Amino acid sequence: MWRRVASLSSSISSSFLAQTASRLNTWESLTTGIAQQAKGVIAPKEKTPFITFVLGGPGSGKGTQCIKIVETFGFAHLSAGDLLRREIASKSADGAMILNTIKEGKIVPSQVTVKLIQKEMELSDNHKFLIDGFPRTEENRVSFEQIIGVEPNVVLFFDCPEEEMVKRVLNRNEGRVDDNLETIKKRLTVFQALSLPVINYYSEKGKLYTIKAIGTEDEIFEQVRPIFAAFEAIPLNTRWNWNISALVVVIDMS
Ligand SMILES: Nc1ncnc2c1ncn2[C@@H]1O[C@H](COP(=O)(O)OP(=O)(O)OP(=O)(O)O)[C@@H](O)[C@H]1O
Ligand SMILES: O=c1ccn([C@@H]2O[C@H](COP(=O)(O)O)[C@@H](O)[C@H]2O)c(=O)[nH]1
Ligand SMILES: [Mg+2]
Repeated sequence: MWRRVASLSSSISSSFLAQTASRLNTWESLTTGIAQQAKGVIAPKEKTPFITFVLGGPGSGKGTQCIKIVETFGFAHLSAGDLLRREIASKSADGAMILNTIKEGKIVPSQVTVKLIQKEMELSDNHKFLIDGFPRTEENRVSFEQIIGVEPNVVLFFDCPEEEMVKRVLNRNEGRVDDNLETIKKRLTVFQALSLPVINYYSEKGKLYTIKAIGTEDEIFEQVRPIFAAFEAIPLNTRWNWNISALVVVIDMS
């Protein structure tokens, strides 16, 4: 349910922008929401979603940079880790399983995480999403595509040396159950084995933007800023498609 933008304003001529624009996919709706929209269960989204996956090892600075992207470009920030921690705090049915998985530095089943992300996307008034810390595995990625029915427009990879990531996590001091040396080592192993293949996948698809995640927070953001500025520069009528899926009439014979 998505199509590639075919033409762009001739006034935008930088090669970077042209390259970026060619990657701009638009969607008519979150696919799974379409039937519900047509049945009037949920209100149709006015604008098509623009999805950025924010990837990188533990402590690479994903959350820190997401705050800056939100402030500057008005995205909604959905941290998969925060959504899972919220489930633990709310003592939901999956809470205990999620807590054990996080303590072990392992990955929560895709279905659980994708459903949490989907719910947040549907509840949001925003159409620009930063999905932070997800997908962490190829199975996560496929599950997102199947359940949500769309692919990301942009994938950011915060590339940070392990030594620096360990130092940052151990200094974070937010009381996280996984911010200890034993769990960090496990998380780094999981990142290498399961998350790097996802990053490689998006690199091959030409959607990956690698950020050198060392230096000050502001210095790092200066690598991030032009990526989103380029998308902002694309004229509105070529950036978003109005959602026409609400015009589809569903005749339910059941
Ligand atoms: N450029 C930087 N230089 C030094 N410290 C940083 C930098 N960016 C972030 N930090 C700090 O490092 C710690 C980890 O950053 P952050 O929480 O943003 O990482 P993360 O990638 O979201 O990690 P996780 O995957 O564990 O959630 C935080 O305490 C943050 O303040
Ligand atoms: O998609 C996800 C995201 C996170 N997890 C688990 O949560 C912790 C913490 O995540 P952060 O992004 O670092 O806050 C992570 O180590 C995983 O155990 C997950 O399973 N799936
Ligand atoms: Mg984080």
